Amino acid sequence: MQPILEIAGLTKTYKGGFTALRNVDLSIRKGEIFALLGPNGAGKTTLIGAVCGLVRPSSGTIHAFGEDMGRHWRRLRARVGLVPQELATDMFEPVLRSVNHSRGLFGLAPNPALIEEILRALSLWDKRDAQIRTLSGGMKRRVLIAKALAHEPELLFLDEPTAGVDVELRRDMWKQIARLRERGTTVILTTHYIEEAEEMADRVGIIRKGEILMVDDKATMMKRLGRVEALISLAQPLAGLPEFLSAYPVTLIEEGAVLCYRGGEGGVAGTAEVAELTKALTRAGIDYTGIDIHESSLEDIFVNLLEGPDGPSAEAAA
Ligand SMILES: Nc1ncnc2c1ncn2[C@@H]1O[C@H](COP(=O)(O)OP(=O)(O)OP(=O)(O)O)[C@@H](O)[C@H]1O
Repeated sequence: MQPILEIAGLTKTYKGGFTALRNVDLSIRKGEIFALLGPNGAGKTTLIGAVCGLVRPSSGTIHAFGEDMGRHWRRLRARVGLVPQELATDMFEPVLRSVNHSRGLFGLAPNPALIEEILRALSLWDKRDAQIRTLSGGMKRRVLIAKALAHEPELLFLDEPTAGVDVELRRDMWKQIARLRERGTTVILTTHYIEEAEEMADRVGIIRKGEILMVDDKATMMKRLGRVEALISLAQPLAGLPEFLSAYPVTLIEEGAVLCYRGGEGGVAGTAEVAELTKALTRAGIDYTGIDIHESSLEDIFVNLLEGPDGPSAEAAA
């Protein structure tokens, strides 16, 4: 099947000489949720900007819906939606007017029923007459989504949709995004959160310093990159690792006072293994006083991937 978006050889060098994207090739399938993962400054926003016309590429081509965006710009851009990180304008506008305006920008006839449906789905209908600046941060994000959906895009970009929002709203947003996919919208989201990619994405691309390091389906990527670290504080220090623990990826640290687990094929499997490990400890009569568990952040993963003593280098992984 023809990809809905095909980026080839895309490079962006900003005025002043900084190269934010280097020869990026990326192919997005119709109907998928694609997560672009990368640390701060990796080039995610620049990439989105290039597709949405906010950034002029230095070289390369972008085809959307099978046509060259450079040639059929206006027509193709109307089929693409963008949820930016922050709202730059419209702060004094009431929600409803602002969202209607977003639809009008693409030359579409007003569709009050559709706009009402979008606002209701995002729990914004009750706030439709409120000025945007009076809304909470989470509500403002919902307005950004409503504005991007107002012209019924087939391809939707979400730039860090859940950065800085609380867990509840994050889960809510994930549901909204899943609903969009059910309707056939293709979604490309950027994120720092591996958990977000894990929850949402069909495929994941990793970008670092303007280069795509790898693109893979989620399951494969999580298997390759996901790690859980658990620090289990022992009631009594151990002189050495007991035999029954040799099956687990654990080491003793802090003079035997802490059992450190690092492993898991993907975050979920790792968490389950830690649970199993604690049961094994209990069965062996080894008491512990606390567990500090966390899934590796993308940042950790990059450090491991690129600089870790035994991790593959970025080049080897690409
Ligand atoms: N207009 C600009 N002029 C010069 N450099 C820029 C410009 N916009 C972005 N950059 C630089 O390009 C690099 C990539 O920025 P970009 O915003 O695309 O990264 P990002 O992956 O979206 O990061 P974040 O997660 O922090 O939003 C950064 O080093 C940034 O400083």
